[in-house]
Amino acid sequence: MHLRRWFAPLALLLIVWSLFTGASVADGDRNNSLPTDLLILLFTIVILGASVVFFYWRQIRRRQDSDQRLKEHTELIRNILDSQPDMVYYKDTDGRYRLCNENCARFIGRSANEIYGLTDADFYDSPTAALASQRDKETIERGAQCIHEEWLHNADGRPVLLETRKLPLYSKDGQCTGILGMSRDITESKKAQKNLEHMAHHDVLTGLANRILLNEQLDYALQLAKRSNKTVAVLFIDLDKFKEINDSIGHAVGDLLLKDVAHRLTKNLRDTDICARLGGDEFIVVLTQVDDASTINEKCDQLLSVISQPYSLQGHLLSVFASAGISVAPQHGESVDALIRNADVALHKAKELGRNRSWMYQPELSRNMHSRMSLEKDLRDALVQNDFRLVYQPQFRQNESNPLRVETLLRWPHPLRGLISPHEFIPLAETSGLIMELGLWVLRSACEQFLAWRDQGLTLEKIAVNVSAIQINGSFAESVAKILDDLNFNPQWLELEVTESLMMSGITEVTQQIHLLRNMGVEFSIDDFGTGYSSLSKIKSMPVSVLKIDQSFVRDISDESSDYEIARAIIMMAKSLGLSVVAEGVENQIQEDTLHRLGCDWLQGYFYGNPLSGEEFLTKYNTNQ
Ligand SMILES: Nc1nc2c(ncn2[C@@H]2O[C@H](COP(=O)(O)O[C@H]3[C@@H](O)[C@H](n4cnc5c(=O)[nH]c(N)nc54)O[C@@H]3COP(=O)(O)O)[C@@H](O)[C@H]2O)c(=O)[nH]1
Repeated sequence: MHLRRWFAPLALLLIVWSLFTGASVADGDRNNSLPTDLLILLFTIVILGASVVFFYWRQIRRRQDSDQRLKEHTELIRNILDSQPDMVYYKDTDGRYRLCNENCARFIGRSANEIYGLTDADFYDSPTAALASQRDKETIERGAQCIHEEWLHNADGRPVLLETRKLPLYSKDGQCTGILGMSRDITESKKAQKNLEHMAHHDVLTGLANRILLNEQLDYALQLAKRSNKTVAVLFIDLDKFKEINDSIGHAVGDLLLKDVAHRLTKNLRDTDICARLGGDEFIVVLTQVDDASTINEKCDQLLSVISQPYSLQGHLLSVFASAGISVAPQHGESVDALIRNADVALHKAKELGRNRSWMYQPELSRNMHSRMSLEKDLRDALVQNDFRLVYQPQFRQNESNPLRVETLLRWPHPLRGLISPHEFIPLAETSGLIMELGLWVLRSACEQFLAWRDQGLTLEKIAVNVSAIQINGSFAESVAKILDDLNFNPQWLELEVTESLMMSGITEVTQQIHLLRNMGVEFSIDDFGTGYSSLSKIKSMPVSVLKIDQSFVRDISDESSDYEIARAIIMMAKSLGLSVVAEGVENQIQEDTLHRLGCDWLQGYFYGNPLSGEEFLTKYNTNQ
């Protein structure tokens, strides 16, 4: 490189030197100067020629190098553009495409070369092309990047949502030369975003509004109603015994049922009304812009009746009922929370009153609810502080003076309110879930007492313990077995009293648990028999050994009464099925005589003895003392 650079100056130097030396030689030796001059001249011409050739050769090489570099540069830029996931293009100020990458060419359906020099009007319909040109103009006028979303049809005719950024480009002297455009296909991401938004505001199973959307919509409905002096009603709807359907037939059918209920509700509402699912089997319906408040109850009952029409789901014919609590704005609250809370309170009342009905909120319901909540707290404390007590009521075989069986009954001596009836606190323990712990405490304590009596000489055949339906879940048998095992308690000494409706429910889980315990030797009796709706044929298949005639039939048992007929029928049926019968609530001689005549095996009631504490029971009935 260095040699090449010095070659021309050297050649020039050589020419000057040769002219100079040629002149000096001519001065000194004229005879010999001609051939030398010629040589020098020739040499100089050669050198000059070589220099010129070299100069041009160097110029050509330089241009070739720069062309090559330009080519490499252009290729690099094209590669960079083509590697972009977006469509990239450049249009001049007349809207003619001067550059576009492969993605852009593919979208348009022509090669980049074909696109060169064309305008949007050559690819798109006139409104689309006009809009694109208008946006180009706006971008140039604004002198800054503009972003917009646009639907375009790609080369296959598929509509594509593009997010397009347009940017004006300028020459060195500040003249706008055109628009650089970058468009990204956001069809799928927009769809996903919409789905996410929908999911965030809707219940996945039913597609109804969820709590978030309900809050927004109800809030808006309340504002509208306030302005127009109208009423808004909130209906809190809950399916009755949905858990039992779910447990017995399965969650798949349960899901279908919820979907169907949602469909029936929406079909029977106006477009302006709101229907939401809060989860589980809880639905909220909001009747907006109600002119006449007296129509609310009617509408609610119509919805409950629609829900109660039979369902045919996966081959199962189901009847489902629902209860509803109603709150009305502004009387029962002006905020979303207050209205939903009060509708919920009213729903509890509807359920308490026997389900399949609606109930309108009243302020005293909240007061009751508060006292119930405080009692529930006391119940929890009582469990922790071991405040509960057990009492025992004897059961006598006909003509026997010593009890052979005993029923365990729970007592709660409340520190302020005195003795609270199990009729009051057992339902509370059930709804709060405390019954699980409380029930197992009763069972363990009763078994311990039975063993203590035995140790002290009082030998009984069996001890009965009441069990709430809600206690019989999938781990019930295991929990009972553990207690019996811990205490080394013979399962044949234990009888569990369950209600008729539980036995009749046919819930698979319950039947399985009862069978597990029966196989261990635990006996089951049906408590308060006759108050449910057992079909006599069904009794045969029930895993029980004892029927307890409800005390309501014993109370007025006399030869002529219908109660007498019922008691007689129960005893006859039980005998024919090989079951024992216990009559509860026996209070006098007439009742005892009648039951004797009817052949009742076992008798229990105040006539024989009140429920007693464990010690009192031992003192009274231990004949071995
Ligand atoms: N799940 C659980 N339920 C329980 C438990 N302990 C009790 N209970 C249930 O509460 C209901 C009310 O029980 P209680 O107030 O104890 O009343 C029982 C007896 O005291 C009463 N009785 C007994 N003899 C007579 C009588 O001659 N006359 C009369 N009027 N009443 C009498 O009857 C109730 C008998 O209960 P039961 O045999 O179970 O029906 C009651 O439903 C209890 O089952 C518990 O631990 N768990």
